[in-house]
Amino acid sequence: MAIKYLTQRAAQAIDVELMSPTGGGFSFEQLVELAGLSVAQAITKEYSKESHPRVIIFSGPGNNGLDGLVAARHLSHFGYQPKVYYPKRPDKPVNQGLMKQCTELDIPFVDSPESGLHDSDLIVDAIFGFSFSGEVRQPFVSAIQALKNTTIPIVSVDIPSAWDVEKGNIRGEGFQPSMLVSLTAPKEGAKDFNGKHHYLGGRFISRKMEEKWGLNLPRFPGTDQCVRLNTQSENDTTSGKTRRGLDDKNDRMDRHFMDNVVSQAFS
Ligand SMILES: NC(=O)C1=CN([C@@H]2O[C@H](COP(=O)(O)OP(=O)(O)OC[C@H]3O[C@@H](n4cnc5c(N)ncnc54)[C@H](O)[C@@H]3O)[C@@H](O)[C@H]2O)[C@@H](O)CC1
Ligand SMILES: [K+]
Repeated sequence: MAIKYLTQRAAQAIDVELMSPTGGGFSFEQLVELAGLSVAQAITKEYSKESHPRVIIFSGPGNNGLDGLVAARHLSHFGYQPKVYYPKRPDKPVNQGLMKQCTELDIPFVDSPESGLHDSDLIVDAIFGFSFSGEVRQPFVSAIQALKNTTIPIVSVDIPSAWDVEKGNIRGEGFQPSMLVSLTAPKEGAKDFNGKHHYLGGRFISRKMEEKWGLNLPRFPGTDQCVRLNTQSENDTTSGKTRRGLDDKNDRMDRHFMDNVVSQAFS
């Protein structure tokens, strides 16, 4: 069975269930920590600190941005030289705490996308995740534009920012990252991902939840926090629209089942 690609609603419902005392029992901080750690570890698999030492993290206003801050901290501990562009900083303890942790490690916070990209070998796109919708609003318009213009490899966290979470890279107007680290399970929009490296991170789903949601996740190897989902050759033969076409029939069959599960989760 193929891995499940999630609708926006299903992704949000699974997130709620993970943090429910009667569901997964996780705290929000635990999930962010594990998600960010998995992103940092996935990066080490494809971009070494020798070949890509200088990493700029673009962090957005929500939890996708927090994953980016956690990844920055781990990358620093792993021997990379991260810096962070974080233009919108909610005044909450978790945001303040993660910023302080980065500052303690001498991770610089830069004040524009351009200064972030200057002298960088790799970009982590942690601007928007599965709650993104509509047209991009400031102050992120210039950050998204910078990602469209750059030739530096981009690692997107959960979904490439500003892509439609379900419809993906509409009209090919978004940027195409080199690497995607999907969290929990890929989102439907990720079917338009044509980059070299697709990983799954966020090793916090129990077998019980996996079966309930029909996720069909691959097994994470050993102590790894991430697992590779595809290879370049698989991309070449089943990329983009072709993969969408192959999956459409399964999607239609699954959607009815998924809608029922989501309704129960929210009721
Ligand atoms: N269960 C999971 O899979 C987990 C997911 N996590 C992360 O959490 C993310 C989802 O976090 P959130 O629900 O906080 O949402 P996001 O991080 O996707 O973004 C929400 C923020 O973006 C803003 N926003 C939305 N659309 C916008 C637009 N068009 N222009 C400008 N700003 C816009 C919203 O106002 C809000 O501040 C996931 O994608 C993932 O990265 C992890 O942190 C924890 C566990
Ligand atoms: K993202």
